[in-house]
Amino acid sequence: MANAEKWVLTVTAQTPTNIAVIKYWGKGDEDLILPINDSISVTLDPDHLCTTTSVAVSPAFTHDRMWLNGKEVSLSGGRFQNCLREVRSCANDVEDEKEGVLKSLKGLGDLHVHMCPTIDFPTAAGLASSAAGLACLVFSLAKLMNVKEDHSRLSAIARQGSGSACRSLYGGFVNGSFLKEENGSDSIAVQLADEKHWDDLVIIIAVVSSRQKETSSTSGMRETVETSMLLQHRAKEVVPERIIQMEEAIKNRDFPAFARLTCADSNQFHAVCLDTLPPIFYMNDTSHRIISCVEKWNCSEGTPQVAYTFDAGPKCRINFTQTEKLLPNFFKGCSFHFPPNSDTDLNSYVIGDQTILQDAGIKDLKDIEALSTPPETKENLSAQKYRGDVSYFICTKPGRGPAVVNDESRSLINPEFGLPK
Ligand SMILES: Nc1ncnc2c1ncn2[C@@H]1O[C@H](COP(=O)(O)OP(=O)(O)OP(=O)(O)O)[C@@H](O)[C@H]1O
Ligand SMILES: C[C@@](O)(CCOP(=O)(O)OP(=O)(O)O)CC(=O)O
Repeated sequence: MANAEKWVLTVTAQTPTNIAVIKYWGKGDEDLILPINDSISVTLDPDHLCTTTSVAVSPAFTHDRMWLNGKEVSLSGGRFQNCLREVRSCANDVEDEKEGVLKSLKGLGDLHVHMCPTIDFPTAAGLASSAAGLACLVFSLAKLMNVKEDHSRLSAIARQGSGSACRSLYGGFVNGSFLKEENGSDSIAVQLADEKHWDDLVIIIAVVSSRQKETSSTSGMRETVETSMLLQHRAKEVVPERIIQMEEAIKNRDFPAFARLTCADSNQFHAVCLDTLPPIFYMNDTSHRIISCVEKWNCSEGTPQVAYTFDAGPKCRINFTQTEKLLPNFFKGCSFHFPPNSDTDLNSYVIGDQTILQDAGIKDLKDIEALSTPPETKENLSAQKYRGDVSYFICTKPGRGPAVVNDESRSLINPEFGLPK
């Protein structure tokens, strides 16, 4: 092979995950992944939770290959193929000034790609890894192939990998909009506000211990579409109005309205899961106890200070606005009811932004054991402790969208051979 044909071009990118505050649940078209209703999400700070993907293209590669977390996986799935085909169709040539070579990528001809996605957060947390993962794959491939189209086009491609992935193309607050045109060309994500818009919003993820095997979102929502009448009512009558109200709440940084809508939508999502035949149970006893704690807290404060939301599993995302400086007390309440097992150290009990520990005056595990009963529980809730039921908390905030990683030492692909390092 001539030297000019030996080149390997690589790109590494990082993409955040997101949490839906108005849920997407149900597809109108399974192949194109067209959601039956709009959804709204908050993108999480990639410094705390993100996926990193390195991709490479070279005339030397013989076929498309992917190594997920270092292990080679099959690319036969329609979702990966659809994303690859769509990104390829937007490819442009790359002029490498340093090497003086024109890397002919347009249409990609016989060129193949190698992809190395990794998830940078504990997979045991079961946090929408497909959302960040598929968005990162599409974003990094688009950068590799010198795609000129904007993020809205990339969001429509990522949606064909996973419905929730379209929202991870943007930072801040994002609407993942549903099908209006028959071919789904208008089913794209739109940024409502960037991450700086509401920078005192705190997000705490309670990773609930669970041994239960969960129904995947893909098969769960298919069964709901086939069997739940409540879902039709939700998609047609409830969500459109809620989307308008949620956009207004975000625009005005109106936390009580944001909290009311977030909790109501999470509850309705789990209600449609229960309305599915056979019913799907994503929450467990710990999830229900967290809801109870949040409701008691909000009731004792007189106005919603905390919002909860649960996706397709028992772990909880708690949203909190710091304006009232109530966060440390709320966190003390959480640690009182859900203290860690004795073999856990503080650094693995709270990850992400650990300043919450200092603010709550917690320096070591003894401080958690010494916490007194939270005032809002004294009246009518038992002061019972559920040790180990929350494995750990992740404390984070709204964050930015995808970004290219320029530091070559962080690439997951060997630049000479285009194989995983
Ligand atoms: N970083 C990634 N890059 C590429 N594909 C990924 C990545 N992470 C996950 N996936 C793909 O998404 C699939 C679903 O992953 P996982 O079950 O962890 O996602 P999830 O979003 O938590 O679940 P669900 O889709 O049920 O909500 C995996 O089987 C894998 O094919
Ligand atoms: C409950 C949810 O998290 C469902 C996410 O579903 P996925 O995007 O994982 O499903 P597929 O489109 O089949 O890949 C709600 C949401 O994120 O909007």
